[in-house]
Amino acid sequence: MSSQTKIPVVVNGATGKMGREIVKAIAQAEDMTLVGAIARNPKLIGEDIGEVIGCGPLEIPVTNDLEATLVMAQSEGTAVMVDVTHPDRVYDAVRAAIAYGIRPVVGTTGLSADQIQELAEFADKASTGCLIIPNFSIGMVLLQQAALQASQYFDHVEIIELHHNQKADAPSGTAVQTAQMLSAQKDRYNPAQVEETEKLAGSRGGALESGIRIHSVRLPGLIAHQEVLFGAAGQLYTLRHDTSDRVCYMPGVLLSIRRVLPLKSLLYGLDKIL
Ligand SMILES: NC(=O)C1=CN([C@@H]2O[C@H](COP(=O)(O)OP(=O)(O)OC[C@H]3O[C@@H](n4cnc5c(N)ncnc54)[C@H](OP(=O)(O)O)[C@@H]3O)[C@@H](O)[C@H]2O)C=CC1
Ligand SMILES: O=C(O)C1=N[C@H](C(=O)O)C[C@H](O)C1
Repeated sequence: MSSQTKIPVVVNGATGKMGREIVKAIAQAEDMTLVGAIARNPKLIGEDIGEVIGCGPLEIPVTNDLEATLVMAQSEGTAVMVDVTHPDRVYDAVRAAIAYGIRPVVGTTGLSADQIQELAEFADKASTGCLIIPNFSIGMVLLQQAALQASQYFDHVEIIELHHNQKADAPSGTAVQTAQMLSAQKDRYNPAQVEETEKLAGSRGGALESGIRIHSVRLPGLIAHQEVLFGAAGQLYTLRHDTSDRVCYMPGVLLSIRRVLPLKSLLYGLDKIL
């Protein structure tokens, strides 16, 4: 495929745990070309990528100049920006990308409901596609579908999410999305059985208006894991997803880059583009 027909992609957060994996995946994708890599601290990356794609030593320069990178990407045709940065950074970066006509694929979690709504309105106004994907793995989409099915039969459910201790936001974006999906099925879960007292603040987790509770665990040794536990008299139905390598997210990332191009508005969740 000639470089002119390849999708130009910018990775914001290119030096991070997800960013490095995404840069590698783009380097291996025949229909994509990396045109920009951004992080807070500029440096060279790519030493491991040359070997993977069999082109010898490679050095990709990472800049901290978002604006200049977006301007450059704009000149390359219809471009995509994958954002895997930080909850404090993502909103402004995504707005800037849309303003330059660059299609954002947002993996960064921690955006508030209001921020997502504002970005959706901005993308609509600009007729520019934008994907917000709290979890790029197919396993999580399947878990969520099974959870939706179970919610027809169970009124009691709690979510436990477990992550590495470098994670900035809690609860995880995936847990919030899962709880919101379940809440859309039923107004009220977990009707009170007794009057509860929390002797240690937070020990019952955080509750959505629907009554679904989310518990967050942070430990070294973990990557990303989620359990959805449904309870009823005499039985427990547990759904669990475990990530053992961030490579599991890459098919979803590449699919999102391809699917965001023709969109004219914002979509939320990998299930919307499968
Ligand atoms: N949707 C999904 O499937 C997944 C989503 N995630 C999400 O992706 C995000 C990144 O995760 P992860 O890779 O583990 O994080 P890391 O901390 O490993 O990487 C973050 C990257 O963003 C950059 N960055 C951080 N803060 C800023 C800032 N204020 N301005 C500009 N760049 C910044 C960092 O650059 P520097 O090092 O120079 O500061 C680094 O390149 C998180 O929100 C996480 O929840 C993670 C896994 C899967
Ligand atoms: O920070 C992470 O690692 C992850 N973040 C996403 C989230 O908050 O849901 C996706 C996955 O759980 C990994």
